[in-house]
Amino acid sequence: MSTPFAERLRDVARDRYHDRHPFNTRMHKGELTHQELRSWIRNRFHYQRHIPVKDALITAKLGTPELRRMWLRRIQDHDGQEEGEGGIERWLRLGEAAGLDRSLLLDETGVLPGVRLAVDGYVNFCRLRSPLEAVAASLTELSAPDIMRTRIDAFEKHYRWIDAEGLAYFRGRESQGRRDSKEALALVLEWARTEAEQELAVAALTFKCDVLWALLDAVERGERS
Ligand SMILES: O=C(O)c1cc(C(=O)O)c2c(n1)C(=O)C(=O)c1cc(C(=O)O)[nH]c1-2
Repeated sequence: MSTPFAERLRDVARDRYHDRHPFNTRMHKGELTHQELRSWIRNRFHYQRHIPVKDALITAKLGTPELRRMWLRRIQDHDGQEEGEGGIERWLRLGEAAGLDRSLLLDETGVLPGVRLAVDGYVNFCRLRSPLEAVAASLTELSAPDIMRTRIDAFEKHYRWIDAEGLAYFRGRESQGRRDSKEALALVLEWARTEAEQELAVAALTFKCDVLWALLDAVERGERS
């Protein structure tokens, strides 16, 4: 649905998105070193593994079986229905394809401080804010399918030392991100009726763009391990 409010949300998700961050620009142009790409994969795993945690916090705020079923599916997308499935497992395989043992990704002690703070900020935002704000924060996913495509193309072209099977996570997220953002946008448009509510939704989405940006700032600044 296209309303001025929906357009505003789309504008924020596009204009403040982390595809414009210098680290992503360099990634897409094929300019990252092996070490930089490995650091990104390792640190981004910290974000990945907390997505189902924040989705559990959101699910607990939803008032009907329909809404909880919808949101529970997101947790299943990441955690899988059983061992060896799901997005987190696929990200671990991406790490292995890049030469990183899964035990390294699973060990949180090496996560950069700025990445830890950005992820904590997002999880706590979803813990403490209203369902409207928590769902609106997920709307960065309006832009996620495009960045997945760009990333797959860049990896296939510039980072061929990473086995193509490792890209399964990104391939899966193209359609999942499209579906998730469509559902979340419909909820936000339904819930944000007053001007004040619409401002809260825009602020939540802006905050989330900043989370993704700050995470890359930390990775760009550098290695700790
Ligand atoms: O790699 C990315 O650029 C990227 C961005 C985003 C996003 O825009 O929030 C997500 C993801 N990936 C992702 O993989 C993912 O599972 C995801 C869940 C969410 C969310 O806020 O609920 N965003 C994202």
